[in-house]
Amino acid sequence: MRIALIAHDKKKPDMVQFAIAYEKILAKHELYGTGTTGTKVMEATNLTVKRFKSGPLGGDQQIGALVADNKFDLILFFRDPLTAQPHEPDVSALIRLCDVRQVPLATNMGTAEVLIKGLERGDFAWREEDKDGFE
Ligand SMILES: O=C(CO)COP(=O)(O)O
Repeated sequence: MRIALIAHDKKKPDMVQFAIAYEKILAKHELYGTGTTGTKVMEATNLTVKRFKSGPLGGDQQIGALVADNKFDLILFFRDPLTAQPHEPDVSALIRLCDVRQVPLATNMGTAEVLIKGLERGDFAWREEDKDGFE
């Protein structure tokens, strides 16, 4: 499955902890991320994360464009609800596109834990039939 990892600055420690805790599961999948989040996850684990631009520089939009083409199976986006983001429109657009394409999306660690356990259990098998490949 193709998974995107994204975290706002104050949630990056949560994302790193999550990646460490679920490294064995995540390692079985194709990982992508926004620039800084992807770098921090790679520094803390043995995972390989293909990185897009940093969120404020367009990374959310790059991932959103691929969601629009139904290329992602799961988006783990640890948002900071208490800090204004200069690129808030990009954040909202990405979340909206997940809803347009019915792509599973976690915006906090609690939901991410449920989804990653479901992923491991095989609950995402329907995505294999539904998604489109990267060209
Ligand atoms: O800003 C972000 C998501 O909106 C995350 O971007 P970085 O991972 O580059 O910090």
